[in-house]
Amino acid sequence: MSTDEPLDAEYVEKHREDVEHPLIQLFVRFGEGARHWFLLGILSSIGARGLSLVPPVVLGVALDAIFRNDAPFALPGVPSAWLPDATVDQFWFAIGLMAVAMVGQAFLNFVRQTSLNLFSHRVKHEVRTATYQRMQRLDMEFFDETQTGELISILSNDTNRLEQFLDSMMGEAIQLGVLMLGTAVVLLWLNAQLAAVTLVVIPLSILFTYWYTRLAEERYTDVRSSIGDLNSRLENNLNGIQVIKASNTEEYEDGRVEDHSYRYFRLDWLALRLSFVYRPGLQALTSLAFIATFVVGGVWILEGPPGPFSGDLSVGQLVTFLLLTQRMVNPLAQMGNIVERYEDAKASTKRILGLMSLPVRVADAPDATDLGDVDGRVVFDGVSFGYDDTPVLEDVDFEAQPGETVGIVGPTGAGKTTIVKLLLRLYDADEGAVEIDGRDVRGVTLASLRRSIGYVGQDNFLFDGTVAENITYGRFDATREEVVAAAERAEAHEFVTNLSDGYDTDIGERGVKLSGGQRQRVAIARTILQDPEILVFDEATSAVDTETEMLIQRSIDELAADRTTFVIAHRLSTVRDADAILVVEDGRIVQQGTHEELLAADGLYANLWRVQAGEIDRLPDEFVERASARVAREGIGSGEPTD
Ligand SMILES: Nc1ncnc2c1ncn2[C@@H]1O[C@H](COP(=O)(O)OP(=O)(O)OP(=O)(O)O)[C@@H](O)[C@H]1O
Repeated sequence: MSTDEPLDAEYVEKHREDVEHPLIQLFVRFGEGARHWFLLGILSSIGARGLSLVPPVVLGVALDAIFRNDAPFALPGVPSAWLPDATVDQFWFAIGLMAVAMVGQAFLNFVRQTSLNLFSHRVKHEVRTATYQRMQRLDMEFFDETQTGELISILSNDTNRLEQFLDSMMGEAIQLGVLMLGTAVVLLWLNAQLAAVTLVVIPLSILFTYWYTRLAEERYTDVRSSIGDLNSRLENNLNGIQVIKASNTEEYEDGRVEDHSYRYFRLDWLALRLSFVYRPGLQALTSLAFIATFVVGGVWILEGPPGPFSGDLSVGQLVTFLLLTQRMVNPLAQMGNIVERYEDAKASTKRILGLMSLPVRVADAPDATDLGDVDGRVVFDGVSFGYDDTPVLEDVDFEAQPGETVGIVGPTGAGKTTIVKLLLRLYDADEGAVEIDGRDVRGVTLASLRRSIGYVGQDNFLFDGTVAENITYGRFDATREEVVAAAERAEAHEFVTNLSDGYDTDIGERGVKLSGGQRQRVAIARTILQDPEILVFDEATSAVDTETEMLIQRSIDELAADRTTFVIAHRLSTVRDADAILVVEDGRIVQQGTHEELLAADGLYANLWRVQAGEIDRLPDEFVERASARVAREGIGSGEPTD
């Protein structure tokens, strides 16, 4: 981590802000397979709005030509030879034209909605799956730093928001554009002077909207992040519900959730308040344009052209003006909605694309090759590592020969699990190299590396599903016989057959319907089925009773016989027979050797052994002092709840 910036929240935020033209990028990357739907949607939007202009124009012309007889029957863009001469025919022609335009508009609206919805749902699906696929491959460091709620919010809320914008608001935006343009053309064609009065509303609305957008963007960004925080809090609490109940901290958690919810409410309210001014403001502007047009047009017809105006204005023209102005009110008031949704969609897309463009540092090198058949020689060569700037491992050196069992012991927080995380390449060493069969783990493909290592931890995650599904996880082609054989070797078969549906029993979310020891045995069975060449047991038997531990130990010993095996244990008796034992303290290997050698050396191991064997009551002072210094440094057990 020393050479690269840490992948923390600040880095992610900065990265997100750097995303340029988010919506255009989104179209280019995800719209490809559905571009024809998009195009059809846009064309039918334009067509529908264009047709909506026909009835007011035809009505105005019909009023003057048919009912008042003070103008010829002429329609913009239609040759007069095509129009009927007789007044009655003109009347029916006008009605027919309006009817065709209205039906055509309804049909095109149907086409618009269907095609834009198809487009947006498809984009949503592609964005969501691509985001998940990318997220899954991001570095562990990213997951250490990012709250799950925040990630869920990106996968669900942000993609939904995007879809809403794409399927409705984008169509509305296009229609609004066509309406403005079409109305402007018709009004200018009818009477350019009066059109200047009516159309002044358009630049005013755009200015007003620009002002609103600038303010709203900032506020909506805050709203989004507060939703992420709230989701994270809820997610954390629901996961920790047992601890909350057991620690009697319901009220404390009520308060924390209330604080987050209140922050969201306040920020959302601030953003909403702005829209309360904006929307009525736009409505007032369009109403003003309507009244101004009516006043100027009315006076013009009654008393001749007022003030600077000149020329004629007919009743039919004024009716068309008023109808078209009135028709602009609602769509213009929608402009706020469109802008809001646009800002929302932009912020959401930035979050999505920001996440997708995060660098993956722990990934296959361009020239990475398959690890192939593994003998199991593991070497740590001068390895140093820290999750952030604090060093956790320093200059770790050891070698494990094929088939050997290596115990790793040492106080809590010493760095034992970190050693195996580097072996699995969940993180990369800052200095030195981790090698398997003489090959640096950074030079082989992650898939082949992780396939060759089986890891059983202290608290293994089981998926919602049946026992059998959990055992075959990662080896989906395994037969029932193989599953049963693996469970037998993991000492799990007996308890599984006693469950209500045997191997088909549903074990609940995270396997909550099983006991800790049962979950552990299912996890071991899963590893046995995968048959990896290198095994890691990280406190694998700490959750089971002594009897089960002996049984599991027997199967571990059998499995370990011909594979390189690492066993991390606090109970030293577990690793007593190991070929080598590494004693880790404060990120360094302070002793290594066999059980007998370490006893003879009379260091930390020998003293820990004597305490555990009951030969002495407590560790000698020098070890106790070191341990309390460590506890003080790390704040272990301080009991302070962290936010
Ligand atoms: N993801 C992480 N991000 C930051 N620090 C971490 C992370 N995981 C572990 N640490 C820190 O690294 C140090 C070593 O942790 P590690 O889990 O390797 O210890 P351990 O020896 O396995 O402890 P235990 O016996 O309690 O399992 C600890 O100080 C721990 O707080």
